[in-house]
Amino acid sequence: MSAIKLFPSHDAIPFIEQVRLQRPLIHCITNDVVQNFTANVLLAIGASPAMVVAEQEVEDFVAVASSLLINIGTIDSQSAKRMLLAAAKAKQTQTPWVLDPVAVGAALKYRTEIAQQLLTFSPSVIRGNASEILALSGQQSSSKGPDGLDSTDSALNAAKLLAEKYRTIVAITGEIDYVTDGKQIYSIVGGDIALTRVTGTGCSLSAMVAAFIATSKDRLAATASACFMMKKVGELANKQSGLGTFAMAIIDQLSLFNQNH
Ligand SMILES: Nc1ncnc2c1ncn2[C@@H]1O[C@H](COP(=O)(O)OP(=O)(O)OP(=O)(O)O)[C@@H](O)[C@H]1O
Ligand SMILES: Cc1ncsc1CCO
Ligand SMILES: [Mg+2]
Repeated sequence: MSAIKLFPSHDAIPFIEQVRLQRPLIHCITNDVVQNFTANVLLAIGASPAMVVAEQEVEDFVAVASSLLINIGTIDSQSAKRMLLAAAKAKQTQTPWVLDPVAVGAALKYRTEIAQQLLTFSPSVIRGNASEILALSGQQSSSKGPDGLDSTDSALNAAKLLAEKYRTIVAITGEIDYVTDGKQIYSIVGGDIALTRVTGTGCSLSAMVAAFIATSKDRLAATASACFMMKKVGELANKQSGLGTFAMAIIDQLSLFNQNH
């Protein structure tokens, strides 16, 4: 068992700065619930979002984008087709890409099958909650929908196996986040339970990971940095005025983020 290393928060700063400096173009094929929030999160960290989804356009756009996000949250047969086309193209053009396997598991067999097909196109990073990572690696999970019900500790072994099998990086989020390449494991602690009470924090974190890996070759630390940033803004964002304000405050805090954090 590899040792778990607490990700040093100051290590995140150069990654955060690189995104602001390079303004990477992030091709997002994401779910219908979180389109606007995800675009605003990417703009707030200094990246440039583009929700390009036409079957006729996705391959061309993968070739010019800095990185790609595929999130299967509201998948149907048409969107599955564009996801598979985009992932195949990303593999061919070596465009870094992130898979967010929303709600995979025994209850939802269609998306679980498509997610398995997407895995064959070598995602650079897989980011999911513990239930999704357990299910993706073929293990039993407790969840029947997008909200995770398992602890990230219980999914750590599954994450390592997935990372090794697909030569990728796996980020599992929850009370403690873990990021692993199958050998090294970073943990990221903190955050706030309120992050689970507004929709799209995990989905937009996956988009942030796409932005961070677009601007650095050190994908393990880049992914951990994105996880750190989301947990930190969850701590800083105002929770006193209710959850609607909290969602907006996440975007405020991302845009105001500075190295004193
Ligand atoms: N119990 C918790 N305490 C603190 N932070 C948490 C907790 N659970 C999740 N988080 C944080 O919330 C963010 C989203 O993670 P989560 O695992 O809820 O994603 P998700 O289930 O994919 O979300 P969604 O599908 O709604 O976008 C991450 O930054 C994670 O660290
Ligand atoms: C609520 C919901 N349903 C499908 S995707 C999604 C967004 C959070 O994952
Ligand atoms: Mg999710």
